[in-house]
Amino acid sequence: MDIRLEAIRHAYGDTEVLQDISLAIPAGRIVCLVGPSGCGKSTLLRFIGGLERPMEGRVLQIGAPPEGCLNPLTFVFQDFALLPWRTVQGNISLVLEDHGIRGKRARAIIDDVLARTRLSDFASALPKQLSGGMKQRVAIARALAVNPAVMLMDEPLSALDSQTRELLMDDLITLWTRQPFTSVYVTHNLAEAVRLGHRIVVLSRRPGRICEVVEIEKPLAERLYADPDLDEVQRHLWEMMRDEARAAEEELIDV
Ligand SMILES: Nc1ncnc2c1ncn2[C@@H]1O[C@H](COP(=O)(O)OP(=O)(O)OP(=O)(O)O)[C@@H](O)[C@H]1O
Repeated sequence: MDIRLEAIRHAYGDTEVLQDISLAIPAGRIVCLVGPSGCGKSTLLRFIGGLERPMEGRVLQIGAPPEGCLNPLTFVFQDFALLPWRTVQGNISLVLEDHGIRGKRARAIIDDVLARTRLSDFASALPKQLSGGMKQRVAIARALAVNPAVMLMDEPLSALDSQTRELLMDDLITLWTRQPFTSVYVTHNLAEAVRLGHRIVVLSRRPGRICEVVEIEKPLAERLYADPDLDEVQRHLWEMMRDEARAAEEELIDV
């Protein structure tokens, strides 16, 4: 299933948040949204996920979700959102129970997503026994369990230290390379965007408008840490964002 955004505009009261956002999110691709603080990235993600509606414009779902999809639009949040009293497998089975899936069928799905996220040995652990990186892997496994058409990821790595972030980026690349998924991925971190994004959408400061859409052709599996080609793209993105980020920061200080 592809997603298409058409001429989205939104304001909260007198505050214009997004203007004229038109964008294609093709199936099997990771589309990163980057832009200064407060430019409307999370708001746009909520529109795509159907949690809110824009004042103008529309979000179109084109084509059918993948076979066995239980929830076409599934969020992965920065704070993992795991139930502390449930084990790893218990957290994953919860989303299946919501769809009446139990027993053998649930077991097969849980085993599959635990294997894909390298968590099979931790099925019976409680969240408090896990590091931040592993908690986020559980949250990703839980999202994969519903076989979503699109994973909506809101700064999924930003609560983690830099080494853990690198490890999780490697994990996401392996996961995608074995079985491509579709994602809209919000991040402040340009290094993350160039490692993971097939398409990087740069938004201006609020009201967020699209400044540029950068495509990166290099396959994810070939994007290595400190890759000079990616550094070049990252430099270009930063040059585009620097003035917007500075102006946004000064605007926040003025408030
Ligand atoms: N429900 C709401 N009611 C009123 N204002 C809101 C609401 N949600 C967001 N905003 C405002 O809309 C603007 C965009 O917020 P949003 O969280 O989408 O930006 P962002 O780009 O994700 O920011 P950040 O990078 O800091 O997380 C901000 O000024 C925010 O205060």
